[in-house]
Amino acid sequence: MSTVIAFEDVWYGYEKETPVLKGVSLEIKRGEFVAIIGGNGSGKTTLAKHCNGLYKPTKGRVTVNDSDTQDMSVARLSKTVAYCYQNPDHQIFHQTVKAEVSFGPKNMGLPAAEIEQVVNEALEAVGLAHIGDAEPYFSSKGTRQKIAVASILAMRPEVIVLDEPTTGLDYRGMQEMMELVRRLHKSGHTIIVITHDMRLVAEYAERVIVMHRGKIVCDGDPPHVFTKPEMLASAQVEPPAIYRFGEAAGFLAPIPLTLAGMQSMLTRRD
Ligand SMILES: Nc1ncnc2c1ncn2[C@@H]1O[C@H](COP(=O)(O)OP(=O)(O)OP(=O)(O)O)[C@@H](O)[C@H]1O
Repeated sequence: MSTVIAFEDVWYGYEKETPVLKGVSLEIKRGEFVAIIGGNGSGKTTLAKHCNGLYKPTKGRVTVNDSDTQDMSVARLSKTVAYCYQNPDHQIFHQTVKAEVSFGPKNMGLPAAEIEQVVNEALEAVGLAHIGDAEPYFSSKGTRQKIAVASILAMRPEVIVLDEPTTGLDYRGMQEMMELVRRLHKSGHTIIVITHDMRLVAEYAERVIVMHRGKIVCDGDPPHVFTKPEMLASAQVEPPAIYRFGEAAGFLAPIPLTLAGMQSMLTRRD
């Protein structure tokens, strides 16, 4: 798999003397589904905002498709890497859903017929084709979150960064959002999700990056990451229930969150 985003010894601080990212090196491969986890204030959002140039490193460099983000505008980078804010209301400011979703492609200077096409496709993808003329502010949080996702989809980015996409959603809204993200991944997008929801990480992510105090302290697939209780505790991360259950039951090997994994757990005698 080729690399789409690379961090090379990236340092970043909001204030000069207090770095928030401390030498982060990382490669995101095309087509990956990556979750970034870690305690509050560990630097997840700061790292994610480097992916599309919202922040530029104080030291080190970030490249997107081999181009240094330092030399590129956010507008240009957004065509490749879209960032979906934790609070959809930070992103929504038009009177109708269609106007909202059209904003990005209009800014990109697409012709009217193409705008119509990409907007319809994006609304279709998130299941909101029927509410194009509705006012976003009167929609539920889950729907506003989907409108925000549609808005970035309409720009046809390669990589989608979702900052806490399920926060504030009820169980159904959460499932719908993650199924949508899964569909986007299956359709070829590279996905980076920042979340505190470990069940979602265990269920959906292929790769998990654990942040602690501005550094990456673990990077691997969910079974690799979630069977390191000491590392997780020091990073203030509680593993998903299925891994805690496995540990309590004395399993040495990781138990993936699959029906087969659960069956083997329940039937195992030794
Ligand atoms: N705009 C800002 N100005 C100054 N400091 C900031 C700013 N944004 C974040 N910080 C600080 O940078 C550190 C990392 O914040 P960041 O939001 O990246 O962490 P996080 O892991 O995403 O946290 P959370 O899970 O709580 O969202 C924190 O100490 C935070 O207080």
